[in-house]
Amino acid sequence: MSAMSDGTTIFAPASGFGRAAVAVIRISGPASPFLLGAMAGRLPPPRRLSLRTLRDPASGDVLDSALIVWMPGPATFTGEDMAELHLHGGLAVRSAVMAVLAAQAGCRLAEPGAFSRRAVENGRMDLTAAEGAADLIDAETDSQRRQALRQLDGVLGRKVADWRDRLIDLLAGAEAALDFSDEGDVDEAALDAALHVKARAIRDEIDVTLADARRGERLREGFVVVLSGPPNAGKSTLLNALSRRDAAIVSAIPGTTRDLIEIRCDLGGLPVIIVDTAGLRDTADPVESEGIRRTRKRMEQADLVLALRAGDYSTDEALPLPDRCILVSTKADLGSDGGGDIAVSALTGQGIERLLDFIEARAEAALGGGDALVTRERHRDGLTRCRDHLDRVLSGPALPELLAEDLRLAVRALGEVTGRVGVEDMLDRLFSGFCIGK
Ligand SMILES: Nc1nc2c(c(=O)[nH]1)N(C=O)[C@@H](CNc1ccc(C(=O)N[C@@H](CCC(=O)O)C(=O)O)cc1)CN2
Ligand SMILES: Nc1nc2c(ncn2[C@@H]2O[C@H](COP(=O)(O)OP(=O)(O)OP(=O)(O)O)[C@@H](O)[C@H]2O)c(=O)[nH]1
Ligand SMILES: [K+]
Ligand SMILES: [Mg+2]
Repeated sequence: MSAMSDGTTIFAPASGFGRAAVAVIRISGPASPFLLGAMAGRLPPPRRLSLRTLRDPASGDVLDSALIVWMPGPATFTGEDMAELHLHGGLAVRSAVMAVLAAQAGCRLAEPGAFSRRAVENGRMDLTAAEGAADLIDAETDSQRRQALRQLDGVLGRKVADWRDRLIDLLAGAEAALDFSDEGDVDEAALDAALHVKARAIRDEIDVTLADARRGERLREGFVVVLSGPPNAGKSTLLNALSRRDAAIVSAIPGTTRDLIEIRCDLGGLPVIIVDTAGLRDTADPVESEGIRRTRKRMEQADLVLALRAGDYSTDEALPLPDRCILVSTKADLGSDGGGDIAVSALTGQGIERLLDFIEARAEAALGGGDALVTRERHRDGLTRCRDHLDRVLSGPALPELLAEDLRLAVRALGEVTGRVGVEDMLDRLFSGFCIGK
């Protein structure tokens, strides 16, 4: 595959682009030991952090006094020769070192996900483990961290590999039966029955895995709570109170908020995204109209809508069903009873803790409660296709050729999940969503 066989050596900052005490630059590929030697003199012992003066090999200029590591392949993260430079984390130090690396023959800046891609292509980890590592970097809450670690550890990958191995055995049996079917010495009925029992067991296990109410995907993405209501209902004020941040502009002027404002919160370890929106009303202002259009779209996709009302005023707001929506009466300090499910006052703090507890309970019901295996649409799609092919295998008598073909497609669908069969553009898309240096 392309990235593996092009023989280049890649480098990238592995610790972000900001100012920091230490910046790590990661290098992978055949030129790693030469680059390290050229910049730091003789190579240190493998995998031992060593303090060296780094120089520009062309000019001899000193670049930094840094800790470096030399990691000979194949027992490395990517499976290739690797090195790390632990620099002083200043912008100028990092740029100077990266400019020197970029000037070396066969050496270039890595694209996003390139290290993980090489690790997968060299068989160091499967695709689901690489996704787990990427999710671990993106994890903002404890529950997300745990889920990502399980996937990095191979919990999903091993399960899929096991189903795939078992299906390959069935496929081998079916193909052997095809080859010998004209010799009359195979008991076809008995073979079919045995195959059906095993295929059904795998199909049922996949069905159990898929029947998870999308908990894994939702935990990755976060539980989305949208604040909606007429202008001046107190949406922006409530967003600020719930998130304990001064995130949104509040004013007595109706129509203050136009853009969606999303704040990511950690409620009891669960990722919750609270969205402030434009107040819903008829308006001739095209900017406000666009804000209202975005509000309605976000309400449709929300896990929970808090429909805010100050006093009893009416609105033409179309509300989702109660399982996804509660009425919140705002400005309770003004003594107005909006008749909602819960009354709050951002001014006095009344009801805010209760509302947070309520949101957390809803998030827990949607995202918590067990370890989901499927964490991306990509997994769900592959498992669903596999299950559908098995359903066809089980749906009754079929020509042996068709049965074998469905088994083959079922095997392939699982292979795509773990990355054993790579569709190049799928991999391009997947890895481009990773970090630089990952
Ligand atoms: N400095 C540094 N810290 C880091 C990483 C890194 O690459 N560099 N990691 C980057 O993701 C994570 C750790 N993950 C890693 C996974 C495998 C190997 C590795 O070298 N594996 C070899 C040898 C294993 C061993 O020593 O037991 C192997 O699997 O053969 C390194 C890091 C987080 N911290
Ligand atoms: N007394 C009282 N006033 C509040 C409370 N919450 C909001 N307000 C006031 O109500 C007005 C409107 O508040 P906003 O938070 O801007 O309302 P909004 O729903 O975001 O309004 P738009 O963005 O224009 O749709 C402001 O003057 C707030 O100070 C509350 O709990 N008590
Ligand atoms: K307002
Ligand atoms: Mg507002």
